[in-house]
Amino acid sequence: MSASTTSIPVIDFQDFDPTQSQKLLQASKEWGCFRLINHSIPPTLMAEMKSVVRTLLDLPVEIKQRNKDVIAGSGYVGHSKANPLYEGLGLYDIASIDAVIEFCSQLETSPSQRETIIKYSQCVHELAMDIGRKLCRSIGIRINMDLFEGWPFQFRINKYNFTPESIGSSGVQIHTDSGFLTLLQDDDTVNGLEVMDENSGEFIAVDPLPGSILVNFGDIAKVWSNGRFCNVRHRVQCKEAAVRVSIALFVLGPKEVAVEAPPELVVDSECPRLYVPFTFEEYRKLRLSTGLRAGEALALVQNTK
Ligand SMILES: O=C(O)CCC(=O)C(=O)O
Ligand SMILES: [Fe+2]
Repeated sequence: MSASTTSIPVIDFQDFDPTQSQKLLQASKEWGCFRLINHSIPPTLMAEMKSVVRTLLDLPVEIKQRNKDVIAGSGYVGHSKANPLYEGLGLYDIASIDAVIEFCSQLETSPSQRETIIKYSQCVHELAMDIGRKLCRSIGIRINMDLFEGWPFQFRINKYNFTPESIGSSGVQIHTDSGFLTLLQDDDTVNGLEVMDENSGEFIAVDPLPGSILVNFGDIAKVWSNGRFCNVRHRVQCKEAAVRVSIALFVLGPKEVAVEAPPELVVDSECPRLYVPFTFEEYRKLRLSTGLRAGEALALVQNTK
């Protein structure tokens, strides 16, 4: 199939029946990404949030710089040599209301902007938890708490200053996300995101679908699923001269305990444990220190026994 006719799977959360559950599993394995439609974030809230985010990204740089890092790269990221078109603001953990309020004070938001940010962060957090529950149910794992309970939920708002001169150049280089999964509210009209089809090795354009949420699996999902889920490689390319804005929530990994596939996903003879247990913090630092950003760092935590 040619790149132009291939598109990523679409999962409907309104009628999440066994057929959708199978589709979810298949998309997680084959693509490591899918679009969610009829999810629980109200369209009006998505639109309000997009408008708030645009205003924040347009603030003077002196104010944006008050958005400090909690972990490397979690706060303001300005234009750089490596990514001259990109700029972003962020927050390490939206699961903490205090951290969300601190983010709002750093950027001097109005009370109504703050209300939108708080509401959006609660809704997107709940949606992520629901995806975790549905994934567990679909793959046949029974746990007595939410899969992502207590994990940090990193939040990032991205702006790409695409101009006529930058068409054809890179907005964000090829990478995988380091955590378990990412929920992305991408731009409603400006395209640029591409994901790799692991079968053909080709990049596939992910065209905007207003109102939907894009879900990407990262390296931790591959480890937790004992190699079943695909950690999708993706990038952002400048394809048109317009500002592109996206809102990302990264569900990272457990805070203190090691990331390990549950016993149901490890079958000694057919599917032995592929990775040694490690904490997300260790893995994050490994990616940073090696500069291996497209999933290659997983080779360094493989179980060789
Ligand atoms: O802006 C986008 O569409 C994707 C950004 C991305 O891949 C990331 O922040 O990890
Ligand atoms: Fe990404």
